[in-house]
Amino acid sequence: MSNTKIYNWPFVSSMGETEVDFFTESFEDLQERSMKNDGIMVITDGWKDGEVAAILRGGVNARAVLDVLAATGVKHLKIFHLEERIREMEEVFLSSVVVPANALFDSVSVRWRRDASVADLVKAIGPEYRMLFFGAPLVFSELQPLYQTVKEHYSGSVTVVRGPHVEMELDESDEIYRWVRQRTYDAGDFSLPAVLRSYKKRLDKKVAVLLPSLNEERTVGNVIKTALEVQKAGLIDEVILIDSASIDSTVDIARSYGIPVFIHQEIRPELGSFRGKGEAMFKSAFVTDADILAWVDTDIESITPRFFYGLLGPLFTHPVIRFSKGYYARPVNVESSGIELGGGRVTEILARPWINTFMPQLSGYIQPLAGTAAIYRDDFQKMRIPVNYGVEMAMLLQAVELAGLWTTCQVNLGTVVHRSKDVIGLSEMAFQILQVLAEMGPYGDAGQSCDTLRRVYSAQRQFEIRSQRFKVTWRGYQ
Ligand SMILES: O=c1ccn([C@@H]2O[C@H](COP(=O)(O)OP(=O)(O)O)[C@@H](O)[C@H]2O)c(=O)[nH]1
Ligand SMILES: O=C(O)[C@@H](COP(=O)(O)O)O[C@H]1O[C@H](CO)[C@@H](O)[C@H](O)[C@H]1O
Repeated sequence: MSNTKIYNWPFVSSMGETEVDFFTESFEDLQERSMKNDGIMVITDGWKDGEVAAILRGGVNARAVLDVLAATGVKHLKIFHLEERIREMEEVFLSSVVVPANALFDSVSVRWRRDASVADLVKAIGPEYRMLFFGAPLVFSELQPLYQTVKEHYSGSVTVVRGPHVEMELDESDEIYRWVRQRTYDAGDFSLPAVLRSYKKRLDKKVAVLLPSLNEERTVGNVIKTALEVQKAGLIDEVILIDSASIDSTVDIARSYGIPVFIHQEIRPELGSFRGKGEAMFKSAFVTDADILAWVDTDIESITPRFFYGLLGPLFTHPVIRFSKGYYARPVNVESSGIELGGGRVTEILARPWINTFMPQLSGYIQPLAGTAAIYRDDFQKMRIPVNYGVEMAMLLQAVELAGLWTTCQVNLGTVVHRSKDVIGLSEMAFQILQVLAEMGPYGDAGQSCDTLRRVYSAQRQFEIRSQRFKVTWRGYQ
C-alpha cells in the first residue's frame, strides 16, 4: 500500500486518518487522473463504522479492494459474488479474490449468489452493511453507472476501488475452491430418471446398493422400500442388506421386502469376522459382482429416492468420477436430552479440523464422514478397509490417493435426521477414526500445522465457503 497514492473523497479508515491525498473530484476529473495514476484509486462516500462487505467479480480491481480493506484494519470480511455463467471466469474470481483474501484477513466468508443483477444483490444484502466495496469495472466509463445504480438501491457508503494494471495470474493453489465449485453437485441435478437411465445404459455398469444395518428396525424398512423404488426406476440393479448380527427385527423386516440379506459374520467365514461398520462394508463386496458399490446408512429417518439417484448421478453422467459421497443438513435429536443440536458432531469436532490440518486439499468436503458413498468396485478392492468407524475417512483418503481428488465428488442429498449417539458413543467413534488416521499416516510436512480452518456450506445450490485463520503461538521460559 505504501507505494500507491489513494485518490479520495473524505476517507477516514477505522484506524483514523490514513496517509492519503484528499480529493473531491468529479468522475470526469477522476478519469483524467486515472490515466496518469497507476496506484490504487479509491472512490468512496467515506468511512462508516460497522459491518462492511465486498461485492466482487474478480480481477485486478477486485484484488485491490482487498488491499484497501486490509489497510484500513478490517479483519473479518464478507465477500459476495454473482456466480459466473462462464466457468473460466470463476477461476479468475478464485485466484484474484478468494485465495489472497484468506491470506489478508483473519476470517473470510465467500458467498456465491444467483441474483439477476448487482442491483438485486445490493437490494438483498445491503441492509446488513454500513459500507459496500466494489471492484471498479475494467472500462472506466462504466464506473459512474455502477456507482449510481448501487446508490439507487443502497443507503450506506459505496466505495469503488480501481487497482494498478497488472497481469492477472491464475493461482493454482485455489484447487480446493475449484474442486468445490466443479465437483459439488445437487441431487436435483439428476432428478430425471429417464435421463439418468440412459446415462447408466451408456455407462454399462452394474450397480449394487448395499445397506449396512445394526439394530435398525425403526428405519430399515423405509430405507429398503425407497431403494426398491429406485431399482424399479432402472437406476440400480441390486439392493442387499448387510447386517451386523442385529438382535432386533431388522433382518426379518428386510427379508419381508424380498431382498437378499446377509449377516456379515457369515460371509466368507474363512476370512474371520470382526465387529464394526467397516467390516460390514468390507464383506459386502463379496456378495455382489456389481461394478459400482453404493452404501446408504439404514438409520436415516428422512430417506428419499434423492439419496440414491443423487449419489449415483455423478458416476453415471461424468465417467471420470469414480467416487461420490453424500452431504446433507444434519439436525439431530439427542435422545437423552431431547434437544436439537447440529448433527455431524464428530465431523465438526474431529474430522474437519483434522482434514484442515493434515489434508487441506480435502477441506472442500462438507461431510467427510457421511456413510452415503458410492465407488467403483475395482478401486474399493485396492483399499485397506478398517473394520471400525474409521472406514469413511479411510475410503476418502485412499480414493483420492488412488485416482486423484478430481475423480471424487460430493452431492447434496437434502436433510438427514438419524438416530444419534450420546457423547460417549461419539467419543468411541472419534477414537476409532483417529486410530485409523494415525495408522494411515504420515501426512504432509510433519510439524507444519496449517493455520486455516475452512468450512463449505451449500444448500439449494447456494454456496458459501468460510475460512478462519488460527495462528499457533508457542511460549517458553527458556
Ligand atoms: O457395526 C456396525 C455399526 C453400524 N452399522 C450401520 O452403519 C450406519 C451408521 O452407523 P451409526 O448409526 O452407528 O453411526 P452414526 O450414524 O451415528 O454416525 C447405520 O446404518 C448402522 O446400522 C453397521 O451396519 N454395523
Ligand atoms: O458425521 C458425524 O459426525 C457422525 C456423527 O453424526 P451425528 O453427530 O450423530 O449427527 O456420523 C458419521 O460418522 C460415522 C463414522 O464415520 C459414519 O458411519 C456415519 O455414517 C456418519 O453419519
